[in-house]
Amino acid sequence: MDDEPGHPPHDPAGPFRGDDRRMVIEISGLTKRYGGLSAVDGVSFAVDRGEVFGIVGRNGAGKTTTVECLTGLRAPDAGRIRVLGGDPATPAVRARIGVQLQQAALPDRMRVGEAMTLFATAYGRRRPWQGLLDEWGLADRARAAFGSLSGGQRQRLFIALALVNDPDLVFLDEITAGLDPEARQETWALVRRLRARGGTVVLVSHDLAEVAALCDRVAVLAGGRLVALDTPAALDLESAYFTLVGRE
Ligand SMILES: Nc1ncnc2c1ncn2[C@@H]1O[C@H](COP(=O)(O)OP(=O)(O)OP(=O)(O)O)[C@@H](O)[C@H]1O
Repeated sequence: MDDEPGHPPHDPAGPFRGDDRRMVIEISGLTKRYGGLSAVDGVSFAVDRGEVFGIVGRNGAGKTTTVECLTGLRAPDAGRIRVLGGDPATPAVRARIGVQLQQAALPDRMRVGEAMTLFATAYGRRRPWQGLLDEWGLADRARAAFGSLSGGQRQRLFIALALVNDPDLVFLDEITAGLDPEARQETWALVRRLRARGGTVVLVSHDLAEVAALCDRVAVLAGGRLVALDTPAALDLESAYFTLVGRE
């Protein structure tokens, strides 16, 4: 990856400050309320360039809301967010972010190549998508309908779609939910490949084994609050988790 590809020349939040250049995400006191409910309540953390950063927590913990604020889809009620040195709600920053779709997001009859063209066009095609399909083992599936793909192939397509704009930061949400063990292992290998390419990945998951296997550090959310943040090993994640978030 070259240095700051596509970095906006007139970043509204100003340039990186000194060492912040390696910081891809910086949030401080992030708060988002829905009516009287604090879905995210004063969360602070930073993600470095090249990290695979996990966000775990049970249903309703605030994971999706946090990611929606980080990708500029929701405006926080309080707190400070910097993504890739700027405000994620601005087109210049959003153009540098890749977001993986949820499973039901594509029509069964849409062909793989059509989906890639659609996404590439929406992003102004910063890179030709044929090479991406090749890279993610889907070159011979370009004319296949989405509905005919295996679970592993769908996941590879979702990752390829998330990379169509050559993003500097990728958000992956529940990437192995509903996959069989083989497709799950295959998907884990994809995340490791993203990391090896120098990408920064935020991985939202319910699966502690997955987070422990893939993530450099993990944030544990409970009731909208950050209750732990460390490497999976330092947290002793699997044994600490239920103490931290309580049982269902
Ligand atoms: N659009 C909304 N309007 C009102 N409440 C919402 C909205 N979105 C989320 N919430 C509530 O905010 C809280 C946090 O939800 P969020 O989806 O961020 O959690 P999550 O950790 O991603 O959960 P899940 O694992 O189920 O996706 C929950 O109590 C949820 O019901």
